[in-house]
Amino acid sequence: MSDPALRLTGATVGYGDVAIVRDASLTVRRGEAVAVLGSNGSGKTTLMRGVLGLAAVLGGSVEVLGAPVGRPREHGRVGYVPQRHTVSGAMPATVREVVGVGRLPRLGLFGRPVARDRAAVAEAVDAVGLADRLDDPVASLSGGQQRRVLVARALAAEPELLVMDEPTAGVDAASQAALATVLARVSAAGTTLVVVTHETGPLAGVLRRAVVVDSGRLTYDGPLVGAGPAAGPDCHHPDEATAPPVRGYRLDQPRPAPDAARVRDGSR
Ligand SMILES: Nc1ncnc2c1ncn2[C@@H]1O[C@H](COP(=O)(O)OP(=O)(O)OP(=O)(O)O)[C@@H](O)[C@H]1O
Repeated sequence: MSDPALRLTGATVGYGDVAIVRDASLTVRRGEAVAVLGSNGSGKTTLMRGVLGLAAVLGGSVEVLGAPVGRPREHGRVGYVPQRHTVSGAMPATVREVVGVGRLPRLGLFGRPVARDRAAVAEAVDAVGLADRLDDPVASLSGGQQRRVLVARALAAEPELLVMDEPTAGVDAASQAALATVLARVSAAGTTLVVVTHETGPLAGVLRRAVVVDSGRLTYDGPLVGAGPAAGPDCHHPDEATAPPVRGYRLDQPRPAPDAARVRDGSR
């Protein structure tokens, strides 16, 4: 069996020597599509940054695609769409050029793009519905379209694991729908998706599993069923007493994260 896409074992992640996420254990198999949920400041981004080698792993271990964190990304195997980013307005680059940057880790001998690389860039732009804007300056696109460019930039490397932080936040309905279609296609092709979000509604049908982060602890790991405010109350949680309500999603048949189990046992 192949290595999981992600394996965190008792991982503590933070900045400097300050721990933000503590004792997180989580395995994401290849091809899974996982939502990372939780309230503001709970540690979702920090958890993802730990997975990407951008925050310090202060304890335990983090393995990505079978290797200690930090290694696979160099080869374009892990894609990342960071939070709240649009492309700098001062950047004179075209859509093709920005997305082309995402392909750089995959370039072969002498770092020169070949036909396959150019095709991968065009396919990624097409996938996010911006084929007709390929040679437009990115600065001329809307904020939502710019976020789609950043998704395309991540897709251009044909990553095995795609980590996205709030990809639908502040994005118009048309861009959200386009993004959901892209992610469904990418997921069906076998790419592992880990998506930090406050709202699973736009990505309903793509994300099947939820992990909840609460005050730096993983407090839920289980199915994500249905989505959007119409799906029911804020949150059906395995442990309502310790879990924050997070609007707009519904969790069923919970399988508490190991950490949550310890909270209930009183072993901590
Ligand atoms: N670079 C940093 N250095 C030190 N502390 C940080 C840094 N980035 C975030 N933090 C702290 O880590 C905690 C968790 O932040 P994080 O961004 O991981 O939360 P989040 O769950 O992603 O929040 P949101 O939903 O608002 O994006 C916060 O208290 C924040 O102040």
